[in-house]
Amino acid sequence: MSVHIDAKKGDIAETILLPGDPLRAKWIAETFLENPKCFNEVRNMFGYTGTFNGKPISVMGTGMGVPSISIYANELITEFGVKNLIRVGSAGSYQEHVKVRDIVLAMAASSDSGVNELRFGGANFAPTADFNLFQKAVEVAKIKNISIKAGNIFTSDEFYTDNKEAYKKWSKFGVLCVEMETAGLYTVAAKHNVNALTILTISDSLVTGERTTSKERETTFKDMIKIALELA
Ligand SMILES: O=P(O)(O)O[C@H]1O[C@H](CO)[C@@H](O)[C@H]1O
Ligand SMILES: O=c1cc[nH]c(=O)[nH]1
Repeated sequence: MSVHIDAKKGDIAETILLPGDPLRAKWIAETFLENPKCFNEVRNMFGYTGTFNGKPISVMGTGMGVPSISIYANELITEFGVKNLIRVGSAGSYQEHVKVRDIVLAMAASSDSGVNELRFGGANFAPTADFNLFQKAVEVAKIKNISIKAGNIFTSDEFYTDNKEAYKKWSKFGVLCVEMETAGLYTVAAKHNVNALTILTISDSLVTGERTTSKERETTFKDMIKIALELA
């Protein structure tokens, strides 16, 4: 067991799906996996391993924000040998053409998070998706006839911002949407030479003000899960 994950070596598959919400992890396990077994309840950050089409796969919540996902990603990689970390998250749209319930593959993550500034002493590191996972996700989406968008996203330390117009600075540079973990995940994966990809479903729009409920965010974003499950 590690500090935050109460599992034994071998309990966690090499490929793991990582929603921020532990209840979305439970829903994914119960809805999509065969024989899901719970391997973690520490801090109610539920984690499960089962199979999908006969292949072992795990799913676990990460909590919200770069510090939280960085803790779990570190332990999953260094203590449990996880090789493919696939975030399945919700995000707020920064663009008119990115609509609620659209799916976005995060090619790269710009960020205001202080973590990488600390790590790289003020220089800029560009956290990027693993190319093979990205390419495979594009292929799977095509086969399943699921429409996707892909590009730069924004990882923020803030959910509630003081300046409601600040997002426009990023949308002008083509950034598609905002969430709170990917820059951290891609950086930790790069440090340990493993693979990471973020797949997002747009849960709300900063452009139109439209938004989904917390229950919808927990249990209805199925298409991104269908893509992620094929990446094992
Ligand atoms: O739905 P999840 O995966 O938690 O992702 C998004 O939702 C949370 C904010 O509501 C943040 O964690 C953000 O990144
Ligand atoms: O981090 C997030 C997630 C969804 N919507 C937002 O505005 N921010």
